[in-house]
Amino acid sequence: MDNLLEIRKLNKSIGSLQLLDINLSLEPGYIMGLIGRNGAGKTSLIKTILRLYQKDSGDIYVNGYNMETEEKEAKNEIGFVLDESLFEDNLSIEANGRLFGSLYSRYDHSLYLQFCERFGLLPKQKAGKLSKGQKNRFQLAFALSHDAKLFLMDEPAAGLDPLFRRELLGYMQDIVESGKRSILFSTHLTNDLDQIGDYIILLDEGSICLELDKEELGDRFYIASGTREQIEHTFGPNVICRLYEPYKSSLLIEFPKDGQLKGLAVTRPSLEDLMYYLSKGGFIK
Ligand SMILES: Nc1ncnc2c1ncn2[C@@H]1O[C@H](COP(=O)(O)OP(=O)(O)OP(=O)(O)O)[C@@H](O)[C@H]1O
Repeated sequence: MDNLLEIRKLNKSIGSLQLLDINLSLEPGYIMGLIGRNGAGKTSLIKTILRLYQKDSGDIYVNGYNMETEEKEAKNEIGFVLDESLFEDNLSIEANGRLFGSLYSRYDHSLYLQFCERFGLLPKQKAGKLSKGQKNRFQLAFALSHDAKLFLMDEPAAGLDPLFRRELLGYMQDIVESGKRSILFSTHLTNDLDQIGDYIILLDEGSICLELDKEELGDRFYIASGTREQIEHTFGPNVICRLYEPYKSSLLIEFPKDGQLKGLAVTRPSLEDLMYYLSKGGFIK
């Protein structure tokens, strides 16, 4: 089966940012999280996939359709939740559904109204008057109503109240459950990704610097803590970085060998821990 998203050798300069040689593929049925520091290029990548920014080079395929030469077919497969609204602010939620739904071959207006009701949205309300969290719900309701296969979401949980945020994570899992749809979403909320992400892409200054299968996280990386001397004397090319902090000395290691961490306290890093160590170790800026 085709990947729902396939990006090959994508390059794009935007201001001082350069998205550099981005290669990505996402099969149906999975959630991929895009993480990275402020300004790493997460939003720019999502906008470039959507052709809101024109790429400089490379190819993007959505459910097998070329985003450049088969744009209409490719966009038909994409649902999005973005920070900026691409809808008509002066029109009601209902009218926006009718207007933009006409652009999608599988749009179902009654399903859209059901999702609006489920998400607590009043169909008569003007789109431009929605709060940040309501805008995300509105976009999600629309994306769910045109049978999108690839969901692109830029920080969808930002600005959501804790209750809806938890619900959103459930909806995201529902989206991929059938094994026919996938989600690529950017986030700073690594706890959310710890919960629902299958794959993780770490962007740094416009480049992918780490690709992780979440299952792999626990087996691949470990944090080992001990005295400064113990940490200094733990050697090997798989030691990624050592941190000497006032309250503890520790190291991040990849695929440790038997006995290599003898005498040290070993834990498995969360995503946040991993980003912290990679950043402190100078692997990400
Ligand atoms: N429209 C634009 N015009 C000029 N430069 C831009 C534009 N969009 C993005 N950039 C450049 O790209 C950089 C990365 O921005 P982007 O929004 O993609 O980062 P991000 O990883 O999503 O950050 P954050 O986590 O803060 O949302 C910006 O710092 C800026 O230099």
